[in-house]
Amino acid sequence: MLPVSSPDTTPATAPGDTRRVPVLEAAGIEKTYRRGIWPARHHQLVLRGVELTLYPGEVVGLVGENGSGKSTLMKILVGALAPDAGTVIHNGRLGYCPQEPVVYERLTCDEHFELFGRAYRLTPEDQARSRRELYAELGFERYAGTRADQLSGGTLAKLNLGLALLADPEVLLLDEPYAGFDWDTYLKFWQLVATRRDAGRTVLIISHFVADEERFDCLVQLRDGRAVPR
Ligand SMILES: Nc1ncnc2c1ncn2[C@@H]1O[C@H](COP(=O)(O)OP(=O)(O)OP(=O)(O)O)[C@@H](O)[C@H]1O
Repeated sequence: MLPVSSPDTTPATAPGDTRRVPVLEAAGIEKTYRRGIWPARHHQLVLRGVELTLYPGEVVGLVGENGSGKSTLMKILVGALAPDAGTVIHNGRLGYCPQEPVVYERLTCDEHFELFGRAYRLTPEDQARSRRELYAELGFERYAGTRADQLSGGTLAKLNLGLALLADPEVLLLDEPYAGFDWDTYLKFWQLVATRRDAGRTVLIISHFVADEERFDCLVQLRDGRAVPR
């Protein structure tokens, strides 16, 4: 998955204006999947008018039953999937960690960071510094020279997350990022999220763990195709 970035689309806040400016606004998002061919064509309405606004410095949990449309919504937010209706406006760079790691089997971790660093237009120095920090934060430096097809599931998940974080995006969208993490890495993950939040970054996380709920500033639930606060 190539990184998603865009120029700022929201006007800057005027000096002295203390109103919170959203970093991402989704309005009226609708999505129906269409499968099969006539006469066995099947339509599945998944999203029926989702409204979602994210502000700087908040960590938001996106929850809902299996199949409620969380991954679909996240793909639409990052521009990986086109909605049938609705708009997404974001102010700053997005980092996306998909549920299934999308990596190049024959490239090492270092080579992935170099490739993504170029796609993000980072200088080689910034890319190397950010990579070093991510190896340390997530604890996988010893796999720097290992090819992706030889990594364990958990280390692959670290690489997947690291690539989303490489350019220090204003908005980080994570689709069940810690499913394969051991306990120590799980705690490191939440430390990393806290550091980003303190720096004013926004993090949207799809989560299934009730135990995580207290870690979020707010929870948004997808129910019957709409986003409702919880
Ligand atoms: N590419 C696709 N084509 C057809 N149907 C799809 C496609 N992707 C998802 N769906 C269907 O849309 C519904 C929502 O899927 P989605 O993966 O967005 O849900 P989710 O809330 O993320 O689920 P989970 O909690 O199980 O990960 C499901 O019924 C799924 O089968």
